[in-house]
Amino acid sequence: MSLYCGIAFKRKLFWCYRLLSTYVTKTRYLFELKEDDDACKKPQQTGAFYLFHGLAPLLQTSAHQYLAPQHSLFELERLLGKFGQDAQRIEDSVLIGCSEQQEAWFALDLGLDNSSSISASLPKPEMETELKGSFIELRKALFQLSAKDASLLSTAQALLRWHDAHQFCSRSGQPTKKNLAGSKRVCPSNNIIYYPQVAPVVITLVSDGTRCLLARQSSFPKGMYSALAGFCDIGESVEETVRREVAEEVGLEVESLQYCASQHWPFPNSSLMIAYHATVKPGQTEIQVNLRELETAAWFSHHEVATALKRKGPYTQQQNGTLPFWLPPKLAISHQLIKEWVEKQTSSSLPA
Ligand SMILES: NC(=O)C1=CN([C@@H]2O[C@H](COP(=O)(O)OP(=O)(O)OC[C@H]3O[C@@H](n4cnc5c(N)ncnc54)[C@H](OP(=O)(O)O)[C@@H]3O)[C@@H](O)[C@H]2O)C=CC1
Ligand SMILES: [Mg+2]
Repeated sequence: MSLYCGIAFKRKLFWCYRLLSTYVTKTRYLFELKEDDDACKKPQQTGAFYLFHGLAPLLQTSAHQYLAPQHSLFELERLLGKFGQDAQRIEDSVLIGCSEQQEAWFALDLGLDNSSSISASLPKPEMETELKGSFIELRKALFQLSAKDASLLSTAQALLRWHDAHQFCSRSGQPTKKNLAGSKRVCPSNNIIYYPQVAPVVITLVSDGTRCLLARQSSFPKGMYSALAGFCDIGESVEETVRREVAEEVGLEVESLQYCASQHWPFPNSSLMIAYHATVKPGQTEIQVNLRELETAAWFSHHEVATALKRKGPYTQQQNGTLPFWLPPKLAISHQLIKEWVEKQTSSSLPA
């Protein structure tokens, strides 16, 4: 190795180590805060807070994007004071992450009644005026947030919802108590520990080699198609869920499953979306739509899907009165799955 290469290699190693070390340090720090209430007290004094009202995050508008403002403890105490609330309410907040510099981030819902809190829901319009923002339903705002804010607010909403729904022990009926970070709840009468739950969901893009299968539920926005999705049943492996869901929803058998990626999805509660590519058995392409689950499903050519991926909303009606078919936005894992399929098809059609 030349002297130059040697130095360049060492530099690369140094940066790799630094990257890894920052990540590991941050991970260990968060672990400590989740495990130890005393360790979590100080970051709550110096950290930043994201505010919610009835599970809707506080957002501010900037150009075509939403921004999620952060508030300091001082600002939060002042706000609570103004509405005649005790600062103790801040203990209802949950830890949702931290910066590279270990500034902890918390989320607090000011619109939920909490059994452990001495306070009730605060008035939404007055809070919005005071905070110079609006509490907007996450489903409506998600795709107009940066990737970082979308991920943080999704985590926050899922955790706040879980705490709101698990205030009582399902065995003793007694109120459960949240640890300071909000990573668990304990029933003081029997020490049962409850951890936040995640529902595994598979999402599958089925292909017949040249086309892919996309479907619509009646609840989807007009014109939008996506890959097939479904919750895992108890006792199933992820691969079994893929096969069952495709069979249930469109009456096809799939094989050659290929993992693509995963994503936390806060709706309807807290799901872990696990994305797969799959191909239909040769000769099996006739769709039988299960109308209890789907509005419609159809095969789409590579050209149709590639064109739809490039389409940007808002979508206007075509001459025949219908909307052009469009696909979920970039932040959704279904978009990633469909984009990957289009890219694979494109590269496999190129001359070697
Ligand atoms: N991020 C992304 O790109 C995408 C995400 N998704 C998400 O995937 C999820 C699943 O897709 P979907 O096709 O609706 O699923 P399914 O095909 O499994 O159908 C939903 C049905 O499953 C029932 N169900 C079973 N277990 C659960 C559970 N743990 N939580 C909630 N409902 C359950 C519901 O019954 P009932 O409602 O009657 O109680 C509902 O009728 C949805 O939440 C959707 O938001 C879907 C497509 C793309
Ligand atoms: Mg489904």
